This record gives sequence, C-alpha cells and structure tokens, in this order.
Amino acid sequence: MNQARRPWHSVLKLRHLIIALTTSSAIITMVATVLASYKVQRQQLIAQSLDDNLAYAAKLANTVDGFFKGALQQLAYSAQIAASDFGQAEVLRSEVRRLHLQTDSFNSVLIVDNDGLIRATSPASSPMQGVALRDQNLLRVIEAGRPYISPPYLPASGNLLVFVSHPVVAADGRQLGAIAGTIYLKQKSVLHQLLGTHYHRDGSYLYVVDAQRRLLYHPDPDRVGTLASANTAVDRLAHAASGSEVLINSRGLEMVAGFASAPTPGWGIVAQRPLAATLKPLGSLMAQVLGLTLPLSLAALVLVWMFALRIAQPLNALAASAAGYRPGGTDRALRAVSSWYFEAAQLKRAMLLGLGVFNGNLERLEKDAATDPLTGLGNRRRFDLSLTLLAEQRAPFSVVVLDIDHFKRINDTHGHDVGDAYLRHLAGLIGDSVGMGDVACRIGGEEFALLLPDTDLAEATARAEALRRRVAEAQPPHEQPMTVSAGVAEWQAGPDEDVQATLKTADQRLYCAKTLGRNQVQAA
Ligand SMILES: Nc1nc2c(ncn2[C@@H]2O[C@H](COP(=O)(O)OP(=O)(O)OP(=O)(O)O)[C@@H](O)[C@H]2O)c(=O)[nH]1
Repeated sequence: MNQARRPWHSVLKLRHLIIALTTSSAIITMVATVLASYKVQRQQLIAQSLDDNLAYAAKLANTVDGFFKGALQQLAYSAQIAASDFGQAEVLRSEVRRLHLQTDSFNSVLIVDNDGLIRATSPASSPMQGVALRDQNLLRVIEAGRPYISPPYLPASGNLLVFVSHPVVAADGRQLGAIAGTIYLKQKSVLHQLLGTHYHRDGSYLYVVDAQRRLLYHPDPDRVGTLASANTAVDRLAHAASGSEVLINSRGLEMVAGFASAPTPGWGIVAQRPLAATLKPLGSLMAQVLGLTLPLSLAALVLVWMFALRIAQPLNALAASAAGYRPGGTDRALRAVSSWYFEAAQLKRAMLLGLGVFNGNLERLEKDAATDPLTGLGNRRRFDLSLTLLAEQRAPFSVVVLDIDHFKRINDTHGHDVGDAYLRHLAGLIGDSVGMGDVACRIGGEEFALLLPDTDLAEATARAEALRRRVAEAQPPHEQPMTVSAGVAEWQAGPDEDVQATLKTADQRLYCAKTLGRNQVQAA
C-alpha cells in the first residue's frame, strides 16, 4: 500500500534532537579523550625509550672508554719495562706474557721493533713471532709514535682485530719500537665482555662504530668490519656527538635509538629498540583508558538523557495539547502540564492566554448567532433551540406569542426608524417582565415570543395579560400609543405532544386576539 510520507517536522521531536545532540557530543568527547590519551601515551613511551637507550649507550661508552684508558696505561707501563732491556729477548717475552695473561685485556700482545720485526709475542705460539710487519696499517703502530688504536684489520690468520699500541721509547728519547695488544672483533674478546650479550627478545640490539663508520661490534657477525649504513645516529657519532632519536635501520625498521661516543678509542655506541616493541604496551594502556572512560561516559550519557527527557516533557505535553482542540479538555490538559522551568512556564501561560481569548471569541460568536441585533433579545434560532431543549428535557412549559397592533401604520406614518424604536421599547418591557429561566425572543418582524418553563396556562395567561397592560400603559417612544395582542398555549410531556403544534396553537390564539379587536390576550 502506498502511504503518504509524513513531513519531517511531524516526525522529528525535541526529545529525539536532544538525545541525538547529547549522544553525539558524548561520543565525540570520548573519542577525543581516547585519541588525546593515545597521543600522549605514545609520546611518553617513545620519550621514555629514547631516554633509556641514551642512558644505556652512555653507560657502555663510559665503560669502553675506561677500558681503553686502562689498556693504554698498561701498555705504557710494559713499554717502559721493554725499553729498559729492549735487547734482551727474554725480558721482552716475559713482559708480553705477563701483560697478556695478567690483564686479560688483549687476545694477544706483541712487541715490534722500528724495522717492523716482531720481537716477542704472547701467546708464544703465535705464528707472527719473528715475522716482519709488511702491512701499511700495521706499520702505523710503529710510525704513530704515540698511543694508537688501529682501524679493524684482517691479518693472514683471518681473525678480524684492532691493535692498541704504545711506542717503546728509550731513556734518551729514541723510539725503539712499539708494544701492541690485539682485540678480536669476531671472536671472544674483552669487547664482548664489556658490551655483554645485549640481546632482547623484542628486537633491541646495540652496535659499535669507529670514526670511519666501520662496524666493530654488531649482533650480526657478518656485518662486523663493514661500513654501517648511513643514518643520523652514525652521522652524529662521527662528530663525537651523543643523543637519541627515532630512525630507520638498515632493514627499513623504525628504531628508537640512543647513541654516545667513547672519546679514547674514538668509537661510537648505538643502543636501539624497534619502535613497534616500544609501543607494544600502548594496547593495554589504551584498554585501561577505555575501561576508565567508558563507564563514566555511559553514566554521564544516561544522566544527560534522563535530564533531556525531563526538559522535553513539558514541551511534549504542550505540543500534544496544541495538536487538537477539545472544548474544555484542552484547557484542563494545559493546566495539568508541569512547566517546571521558565520557558515552558511562559509557553504554557501564553497558550492558556490564547485559549482564553479563543474560548471568549467562541462564546461571543455563539451568543451573536442566537441574538437579535436590533433588540438584544434572542432571535428565532435561540427560540427554536430552547423549544427543542425544553421538549427533550420533558419539562412542562407555556409559550406566549406577542405582536404589535397596527405596526405597519407606525412605520408608514413615522418611518422605519421610529418603527425600530417601538420594537426596542417593547423588547425592553418584555425583558423587564421575564424571570430567571424564561426565554424572550423576537421571532419575526414585529412578532415576539416568551418561553416560560414550569408555567401552566393560567399563570402564563396572567403574565401575558400583565405585560399587555404594561405596554398599553407605558409611555411610547413616539406620539402614537402602542398596544399588543398575545396568544398563549401550554405544552405538557406526553406521547403525542408536539412542540411545533403548541407553537401553532399559540399563533392561532394570537390571530384570534387580532380578529377579536386587538390589545388582548387569548388563551383558548
Ligand atoms: N421598523 C420596522 N418595521 C418592520 C420590521 N420588520 C417588519 N416590519 C414591518 O412590520 C409591519 C407588519 O405589518 P403587518 O404584518 O401588516 O401587521 P400590522 O400592521 O402590525 O397589523 P396587525 O398585526 O394586523 O395589527 C410591516 O409594515 C413590516 O414592514 C423591522 O425590523 N423594523
């Protein structure tokens, strides 16, 4: 079936609007809170991880730096001993052995003379014993003429290593050679003890680079000795800076990195943790935030809903009253509306005021519709209605029909206006003669009628006679005297009683009064 669509304003109610408004504002507030909280928590987790990694990198850099300072002091001490007896092979061998075994700083120790010839090694089994250094990098141990830490070097043995060396200087200041300790980069060495096996299951790791960006330590052994991929941490370490930042590593992963440099070897240490691992607790943190926010938001929403409904209630009731007018009912319904706040109270007051005016107008219209404008008495309509009403109530009554005698003459002689004055004059006398409950009407041109409830024929005739006499005796509005004739009839409730027949009887008796000479009352 094709139903006509209702206009939106007849479907959309204030209650719906308020609920929609409050619900959407509650949802927006909650989403904004959760988003803001997510952002703050994320920033805090990253900041915390940056701080942790920087602190860790700085601690390790400090340890590494301390180690190299100590190692150089040990080499300086051994260099002094070696210088005092540089020609004594046994002294040199015993010193390198002591340094190697006592300090545990180096994987091997060797003394080399100015010609590059290795004079003593520990362990003694080292294949380098007696060999002449040919490699330019190694020759720098001698050429440096100062404490020196070499770049990574891959000797024939295949053990990637760095040299830490100190010149051996005679008492007269001549350099005799150098003493050097090796630190293996790929095999177990002091470096691994210092840095520990820094490995977390969450993907955190650290690596060490030298000033030329070569990797000296890395969880992936294949990368040790190669150049570190370019990133800002490595760039800044090349300038001996320290700091922390989020960067992308060689595998394209976002990492939260802290970095610090160890100035003695000129190395940099980077400790980093995957951003994803850093942000892992975010899920449970957000669940906590939601767990706290959601019940509060829902409780606030329910409260706002309830309050909104209370606000809408009087307006709903006022709107319902305005939707249809029921005489008396609308007025009662409006008065019953509990308008508990200013605007609703004002609206109710205005509606009651409007309804009062409307009811007044209605009453006046009804009255006007049943009133004769010339005399102010009831008109034919009022007379007929009253007649019907009395008959319906089965209450006995009498009817008197009155007519001005020779009224045409008054009109013809003095004019219509004077005629009207006579009509008003008679209406005044009739009005004075009726009591409570009686109905006096002008039912035709110069014809009047009285309905007298609970009045029998005799009493009605007496009252008609009294009225006739008053009219005859009263001072007329103009020089011509005025008399009236009247016919009286009585109505009693009964199976055949017809009010129209009673009226007709009264009319006939009036006609009779006219024919019998006028100025008289006929009741039979
Ligand atoms: N001034 C005035 N005259 C009216 C009005 N209505 C009716 N008439 C006049 O009333 C007169 C009635 O005349 P008739 O019915 O002949 O009766 P009458 O002259 O009173 O004579 P009887 O009734 O036989 O005594 C007419 O001249 C009407 O014009 C009215 O509202 N005002």
